[in-house]
Amino acid sequence: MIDVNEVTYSYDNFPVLEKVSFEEKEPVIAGLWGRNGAGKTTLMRLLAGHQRPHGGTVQVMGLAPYGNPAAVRHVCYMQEDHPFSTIWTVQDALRFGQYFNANWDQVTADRLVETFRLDRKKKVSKLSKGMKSALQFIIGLSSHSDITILDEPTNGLDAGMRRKLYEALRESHEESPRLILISTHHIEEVQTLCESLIVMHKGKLLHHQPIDEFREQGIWLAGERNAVTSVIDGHNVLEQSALGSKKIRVMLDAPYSKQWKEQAQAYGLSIEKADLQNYLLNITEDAEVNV
Ligand SMILES: Nc1ncnc2c1ncn2[C@@H]1O[C@H](COP(=O)(O)OP(=O)(O)OP(=O)(O)O)[C@@H](O)[C@H]1O
Repeated sequence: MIDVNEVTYSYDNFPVLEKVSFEEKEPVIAGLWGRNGAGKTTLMRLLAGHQRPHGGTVQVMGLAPYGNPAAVRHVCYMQEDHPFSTIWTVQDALRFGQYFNANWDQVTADRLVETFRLDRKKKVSKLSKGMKSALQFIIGLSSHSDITILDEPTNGLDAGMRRKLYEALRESHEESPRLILISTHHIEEVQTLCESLIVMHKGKLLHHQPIDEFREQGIWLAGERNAVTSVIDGHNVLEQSALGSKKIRVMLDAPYSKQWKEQAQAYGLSIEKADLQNYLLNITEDAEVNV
């Protein structure tokens, strides 16, 4: 459905994407995670045909999107802070969504306008940040595009609204599977929805894997300093902190596996699964950790 092959992109000769390659062949919900400036927006803009890659190729449904209406009609890209016309009302924005998306689902749009309690007559420029995110999400989800790209869809939404958004996303995807790419900094919240996770770091693709594989990765070990030190010898320590004067706690880049649980037990250590957000922050942390 999308194919990114050896893609490079620079702004003013400064490389922001370097030989990025990955494919999504199935209509899954995929998460796109990376720290600020990792290159996520640039990648999404290339997929949406807003920019042309400087090297390599981007394909959506087998077609290069840049300057290609036949390719772009398969894509709905709801960028963060979409530049709606200042004179548009919510209803005008929904009409814009309907006009530009051949598979538009008005029933979903109407239902979600109720769910998020949007006032159709209100000017988009007068919406709160969260309400504007909700409107963008409604357009993205109702587009029923083969490829829907949602950039930080929960921006400004409170926890209750975020939960409604995730429910709507799950239901809509179950009813009609399509590729939905979600760029997010809140990976803990969306991870149960996603089947695949793309991790960008400094313009490079760090990982692209089924999210189940990430869920198992990253463990916390805690206990006597000497015992911890012997167990972690030769392994990648991602984070550590002292627990009083004799004990330490370390995060390892290792799986929460039977083997590690047995190892921890044998050395009298506690073992816990690290949360995904923390794990991702640590594997994209440049500072060395010394025990
Ligand atoms: N129009 C532009 N001109 C020059 N540099 C740019 C431009 N847009 C982005 N950049 C730079 O490209 C790099 C990647 O930016 P990009 O917006 O793709 O990252 P991102 O992962 O989406 O970041 P964030 O999570 O902060 O939105 C950054 O160093 C950014 O400063």
